[in-house]
Amino acid sequence: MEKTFIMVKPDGVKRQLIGEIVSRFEKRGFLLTDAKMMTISRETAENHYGEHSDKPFFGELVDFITSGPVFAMIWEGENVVENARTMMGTTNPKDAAPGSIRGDYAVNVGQNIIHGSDSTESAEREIALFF
Ligand SMILES: Nc1ncnc2c1ncn2[C@@H]1O[C@H](COP(=O)(O)OP(=O)(O)OP(=O)(O)O)[C@@H](O)[C@H]1O
Repeated sequence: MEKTFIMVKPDGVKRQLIGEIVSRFEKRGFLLTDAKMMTISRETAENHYGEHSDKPFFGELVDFITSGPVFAMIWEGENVVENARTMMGTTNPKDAAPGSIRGDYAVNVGQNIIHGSDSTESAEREIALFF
């Protein structure tokens, strides 16, 4: 069965949105197979966001994701990678549809509540990195 890596980012944890996010995925019919609260090292953050290392916001991105605990999860189900991305909404919350997680709870692109793998290959890489 397909798996994806989902992470509630430090802003989502501080705003006490873990339960809301877990609930949405459960109600959609996906299965939570592993989860943990953790603080990410700079090394793991730089590895996770490696594709953005040449972007002007890279330093800010690493500072933010290591700034407090995150809630890392593995979810399983049919087409879970693509479905999770739809449930999350667009990267920039200003364009995210109401009803999506970012569309309902986030306001800025730097602090957008949640991460989800963008392909089955990324999911495999990210699950190995975090679990
Ligand atoms: N212009 C920007 N300024 C600040 N942060 C940004 C910007 N663009 C992207 N980011 C941050 O980098 C993260 C990774 O960007 P990416 O394009 O991979 O989006 P994503 O796949 O939707 O997000 P994520 O990987 O967190 O799920 C975004 O979630 C966002 O927090």
